[in-house]
Amino acid sequence: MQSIAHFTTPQIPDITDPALTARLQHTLDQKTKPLGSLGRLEALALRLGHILGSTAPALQQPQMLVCAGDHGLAARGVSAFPADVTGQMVHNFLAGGAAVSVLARQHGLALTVVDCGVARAVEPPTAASTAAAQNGTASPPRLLQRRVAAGTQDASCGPAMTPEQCAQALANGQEIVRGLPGNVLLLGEMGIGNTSVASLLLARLGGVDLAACTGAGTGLDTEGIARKRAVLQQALQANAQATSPLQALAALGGFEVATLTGAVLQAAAERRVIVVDGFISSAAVFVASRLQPTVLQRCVFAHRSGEPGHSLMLAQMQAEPLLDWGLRLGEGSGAALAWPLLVSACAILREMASFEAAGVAERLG
Ligand SMILES: O=C(O)c1ccc[n+]([C@@H]2O[C@H](COP(=O)([O-])O)[C@@H](O)[C@H]2O)c1
Ligand SMILES: Cc1cc2nc[nH]c2cc1C
Repeated sequence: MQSIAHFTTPQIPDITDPALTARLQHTLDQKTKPLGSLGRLEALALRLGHILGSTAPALQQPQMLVCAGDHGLAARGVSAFPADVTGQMVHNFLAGGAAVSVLARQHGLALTVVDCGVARAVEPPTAASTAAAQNGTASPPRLLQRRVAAGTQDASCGPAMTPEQCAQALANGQEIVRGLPGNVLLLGEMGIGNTSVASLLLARLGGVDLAACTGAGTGLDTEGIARKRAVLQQALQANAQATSPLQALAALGGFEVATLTGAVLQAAAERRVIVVDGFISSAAVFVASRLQPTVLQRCVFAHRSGEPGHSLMLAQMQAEPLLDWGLRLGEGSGAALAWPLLVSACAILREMASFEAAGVAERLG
């Protein structure tokens, strides 16, 4: 079992269950429709039934977890936006004005925003701004402070985190999920510079050429992308010894990504459905899957990001995302957008009538 400092990877059981798969397939095939006619919605229903261990799965109290952190690398000009935007967007999440705030509110997803290490500590919102963000819905966004430090070190000069900091962030993610209700975790993140982190983790752990892993992020032009590639090449060289998943996470990662990796491991251990957003959330799952491949049995990949490295990362995990809409925002916005598809897949299993119950004649022959 891999470990770093005081963190040891938990065991994630294999949930392969051919008898359950057969029962789920039979249940779907008995519904009043030609075989397979609900297409990929049926594959999604199978997966959700499998994760939740039921032919009548119910998604309960879905939790959107948005982890935020700042990156030393951002000072090297790897993003189109200034690093201050990380903290400013966290305030926007809490005030109810960000895309993920709107979509979480629309779909009744509880929103927890975590300051994992934003440069300037995020102040808890006032009662008045909380009420405004609530906008008539049951629960306002919630801030958790699980700061490891005020941002990571510049990975182009050496490790972004110490092993102890990485272990702390992983443990924070586990502890956060232990405290959340429900059986679904949706992943989101915020961190200026964190497409660089995802690209570096893909290059190092996936053995993919760095140039192919690196894209425009928040909107770099061609010259900016060339600069970003050169900086990321330095980061790989400065951390050449960091080859195992946890060493790579510590050397090349970020506090929000490491916290999400811990959250994914915990959610998988509890057999929650994990709804993965874009390139950076996928990077957290990618690291977790290199520690415990069985994590992937619990994941639903919401969408294919417009960031080119994401397709390469999905291929490494043999993941086929639900949507391909050219989203490249992060925050959990794609996971929230895909959420109604999961709700529909479970409703089909639970509520659709069988041929027998509805008195509909079955297929000839
Ligand atoms: O999730 C994605 O696919 C994605 C793709 C591009 C950008 N982002 C978001 O943009 C930020 C990182 O972009 P950058 O250019 O600063 O590395 C970070 O806050 C992410 O949430 C997210
Ligand atoms: C404005 C803005 C919003 C974001 N949301 C997630 N990442 C982001 C990056 C920027 C720059």
